[in-house]
Amino acid sequence: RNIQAKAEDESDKLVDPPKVEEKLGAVPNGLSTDSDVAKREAESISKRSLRNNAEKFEFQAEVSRLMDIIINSLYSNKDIFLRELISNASDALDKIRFLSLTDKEVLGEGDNTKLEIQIKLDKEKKILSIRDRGIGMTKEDLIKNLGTIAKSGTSAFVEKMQTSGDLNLIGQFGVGFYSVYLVADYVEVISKHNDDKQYVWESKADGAFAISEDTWNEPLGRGTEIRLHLRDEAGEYLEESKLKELVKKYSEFINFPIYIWASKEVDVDVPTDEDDSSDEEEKAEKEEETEKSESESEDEDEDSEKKPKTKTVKETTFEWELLNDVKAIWLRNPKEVTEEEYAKFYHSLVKDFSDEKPLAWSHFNAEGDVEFKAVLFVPPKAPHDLYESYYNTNKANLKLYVRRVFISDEFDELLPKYLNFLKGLVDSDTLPLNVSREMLQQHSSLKTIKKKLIRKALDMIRKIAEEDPDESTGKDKKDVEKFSDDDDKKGQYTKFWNEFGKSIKLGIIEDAANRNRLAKLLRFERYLFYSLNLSYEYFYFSRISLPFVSASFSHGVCTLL
Ligand SMILES: Nc1ncnc2c1ncn2[C@@H]1O[C@H](COP(=O)(O)OP(=O)(O)OP(=O)(O)O)[C@@H](O)[C@H]1O
Repeated sequence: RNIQAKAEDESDKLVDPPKVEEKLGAVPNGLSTDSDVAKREAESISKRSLRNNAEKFEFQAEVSRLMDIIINSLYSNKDIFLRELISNASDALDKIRFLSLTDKEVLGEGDNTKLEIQIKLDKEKKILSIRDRGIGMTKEDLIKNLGTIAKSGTSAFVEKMQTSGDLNLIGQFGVGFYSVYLVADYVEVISKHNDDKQYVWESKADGAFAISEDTWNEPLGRGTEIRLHLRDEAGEYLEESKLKELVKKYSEFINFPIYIWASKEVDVDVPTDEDDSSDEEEKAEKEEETEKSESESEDEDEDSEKKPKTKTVKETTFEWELLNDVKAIWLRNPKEVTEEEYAKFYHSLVKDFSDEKPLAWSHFNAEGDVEFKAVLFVPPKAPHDLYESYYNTNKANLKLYVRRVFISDEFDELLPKYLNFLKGLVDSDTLPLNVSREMLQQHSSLKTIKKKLIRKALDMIRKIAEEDPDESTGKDKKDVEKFSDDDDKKGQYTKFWNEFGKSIKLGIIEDAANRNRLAKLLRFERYLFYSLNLSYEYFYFSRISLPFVSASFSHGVCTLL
């Protein structure tokens, strides 16, 4: 209700401010030549007519700053916009599929039931469109989500951009949509939600956006189409081959089919036009044929007269071509998945497309009373806000699926807080599908899942140390030899410890059941910890009053942290 109220506040203030009208049609900053400017001004006149009756809004200040940075960015890897749009489309499809678990009607009929993503190009008009049949956005969603309510990540990302300039991180800050302005100077978002009419959101990233009820485009049925009017210098995104390459590279693990409207050259037989025989070559051919036919029998002559003459020509046809294999990686046998595939899967899961591989991963099937599949990853770096309000916010980093259907990425009951630096997913065969979050929280198998996940997670971390040659002591000479060639693993545990050591220490305080396992993961302060533990046991066995023991123990741990 808060968010809604805020949206209403914003929109009340911002509808039709006069200066916004002046800005419409303005040329985005950073475009170079005079002829460019003139051309764009001319274009904007036709686009302005589309906006005549539209409601105008100003972007929230932080969003505007973010867009300025993007549009003026010299960042060379502009490819990232496509994976952000595909990822948003996939999220929207997940949402409608989830709703359909309890209400089949939401999917509608015919093509609307197809949960897919489509990419289309219009080379002449220089438009690239990405369409999904996901949940769509109501008018209010469009206003809130695309401009007036800045997400918490917006200012963090703006700050980060000022120091690092690495736009690749945009998806991790929850502002991926705006990366469209790396390649487009005018963007339309056409959207249809089951609860509202079809609307068009449009903006030239000049501080304002406009929304109108869509009465001119083809009805979408349900879902969203993003139309990018590409900048002149972004012409490469009108090449099918480029888009296919990008989908393969970044969106391989999207769990919905991605199609491209692809052209294909086919050979077609068409009747030859008899009157077309004026040129010399064809005349010569004809003469040859006549000579031939004179020497052939009369029967053959009759046959050839009956057959219509045809020639083979190349024709361009279009069809939807599937670009990805939708078999989920976690359903495959872990032995058949390559290291590179795990690394790529990790990158698409966490929207981190840097070159750094995860420090470790664990892919397993739990069998027995509670069946589930899981893939866990230790990221190469701690996120910027890992310990921000550690006790007050519920952060979930595991995605929960039930029988291949995405349920939630906000379900924080799967791992304890101190392990919330891990990324990954759990796909349960035991949890029921048609249930609310509250019922899931109380489900009896959840405890078992959590217990197994913790064990597997701690094993995975222990293995980082075991495989790290730097961790071997004099006693493990054989191991040192075994790993001495393995440069990849060298120093990995120190790296882990530097990034996530604090989480292990918090685990020592919070997770009594696994304290011994966690103690083996401690570094540097290990001996201090042992002495604390010893003193704890000493106090305990000498039956000194318990409150005193726990107070002195917590004091000791606090000092240690
Ligand atoms: N194709 C779409 N269908 C429905 N809603 C969408 C679509 N694209 C964007 N949105 C809405 O706009 C919001 C903003 O998108 P943006 O990419 O900036 O961030 P995000 O997707 O929330 O972040 P993250 O990538 O971390 O999930 C989304 O949260 C979603 O509500």
